[in-house]
Amino acid sequence: MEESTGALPRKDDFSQWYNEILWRAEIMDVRYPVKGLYVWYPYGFGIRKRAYGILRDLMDRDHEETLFPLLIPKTEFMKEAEHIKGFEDEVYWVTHGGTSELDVPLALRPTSETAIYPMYSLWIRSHTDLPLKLYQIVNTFRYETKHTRPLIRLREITSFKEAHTVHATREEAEEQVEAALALYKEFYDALCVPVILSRRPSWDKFPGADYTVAVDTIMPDGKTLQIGTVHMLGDHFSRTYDITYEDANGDQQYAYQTCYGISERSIAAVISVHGDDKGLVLPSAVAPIEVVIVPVIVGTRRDEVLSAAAELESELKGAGFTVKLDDRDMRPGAKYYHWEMRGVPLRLEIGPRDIDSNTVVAVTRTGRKVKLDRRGVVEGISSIFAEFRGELFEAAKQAMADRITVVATLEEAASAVKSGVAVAHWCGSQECAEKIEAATDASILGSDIRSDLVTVSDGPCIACGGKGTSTLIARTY
Ligand SMILES: Nc1ncnc2c1ncn2[C@@H]1O[C@H](COS(=O)(=O)NC(=O)[C@@H](N)CS)[C@@H](O)[C@H]1O
Ligand SMILES: [Zn+2]
Repeated sequence: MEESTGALPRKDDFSQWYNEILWRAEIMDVRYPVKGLYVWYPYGFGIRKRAYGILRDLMDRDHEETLFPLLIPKTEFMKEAEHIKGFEDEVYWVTHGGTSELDVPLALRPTSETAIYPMYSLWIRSHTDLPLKLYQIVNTFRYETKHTRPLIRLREITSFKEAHTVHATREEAEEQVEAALALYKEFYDALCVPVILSRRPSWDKFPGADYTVAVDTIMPDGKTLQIGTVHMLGDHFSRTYDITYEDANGDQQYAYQTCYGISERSIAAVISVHGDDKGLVLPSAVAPIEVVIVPVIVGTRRDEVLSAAAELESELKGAGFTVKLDDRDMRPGAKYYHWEMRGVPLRLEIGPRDIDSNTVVAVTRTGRKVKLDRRGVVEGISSIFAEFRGELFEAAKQAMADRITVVATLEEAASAVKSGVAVAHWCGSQECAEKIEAATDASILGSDIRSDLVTVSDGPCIACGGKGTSTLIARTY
């Protein structure tokens, strides 16, 4: 790829910074000739690959991975009325096979309930088939009319992890909602991305669901990004798609379901939350290159330094790290710039003095410098990575806490949402929601808040004074 030159915009010019980092750090190429469709550069795909490897490990604890077809017959798609209403403006349709018109138009899946549930109806016969917990990681298609944005709002969602579970009772489905939220929390902890959980207002729930609990993070510009959702489907879809089972008494029962999804917004969150003015900052868990070795070549001992560097590289590779030895013929400073832009968490410098003193200089992406004993270099790096993780997560949590303001009036809410999220008491009425959204030019994001950065309470609704509970108000992506 063309080497980026010139300075990256400052991170506090977030929109510009985000657009530029995507090509300078070789994440996604936005030049593909279809609006809302983008191309992964290999490096960016490496981040996605490692992040989704973590997600798969978490899902595979008690789900099974599978794969359903992309194309959904209109007859199946149109069965769930609320679901259609929610998606009819977003569905892409395939109407021809070659030159002949299809007798039944086929939807490109915007999400896969209407592909999966007719099959669940065939598969599920008895309570012994339950619980059924499957997921797939696929591309989905949504004809988004709002401003499309790489990794944030795509028309082809390339990394859509969707789980679809079936249970004998409502209680078990409710437990699954909690288990899914805990899994998402664990996933984002691994990415050092702090999150706030909240129940979406009824008009923002997933089409066809009883309720939706969302996972949001706060982006550097103060707007929130929904980076995961868990939906309690109740028995709506099982009644529509006839997903029934014979219970222990031999009676037919409708099943209860949940579904929950994460997309490449998870990668947008890692990039946005941790990045700085020099580029990406990647936690080692998702870094395609964890360690870059830069030999410090001075004078006559060039060969000795290069062979010491090569030895170090093979030892670290043998220890399971992803390592890059940068022995290109260029100034060390240019190398530092190149790898800092790509967010490589750790740089090792090795030169003649280090060889003589049997040490290696370790410099973390955030600038902490440590002299490591050459012999214990593997343990040294592992402990640096553990500290680095903590450092990133603490900084991200502090940045989020700084953007959350508890407010008691509409005016305070209106100013708080300019730079972040307001926490205010809302009575739950749509009428007050409209007043609050008009007064703040922001959205009711959710109530039943769960976050170690927010203390929830009851109190007078900031719009009507009636009994209210803590609710998030924010500008959103
Ligand atoms: N156009 C889009 N581009 C990128 N990510 C998206 C887009 N639309 C939704 N997402 C992400 O995908 C997640 C799941 O989408 S969803 O509509 O909320 N839920 C579902 O589709 C359910 N079937 C759960 S799998 C959202 O929380 C959001 O993080
Ligand atoms: Zn009210």
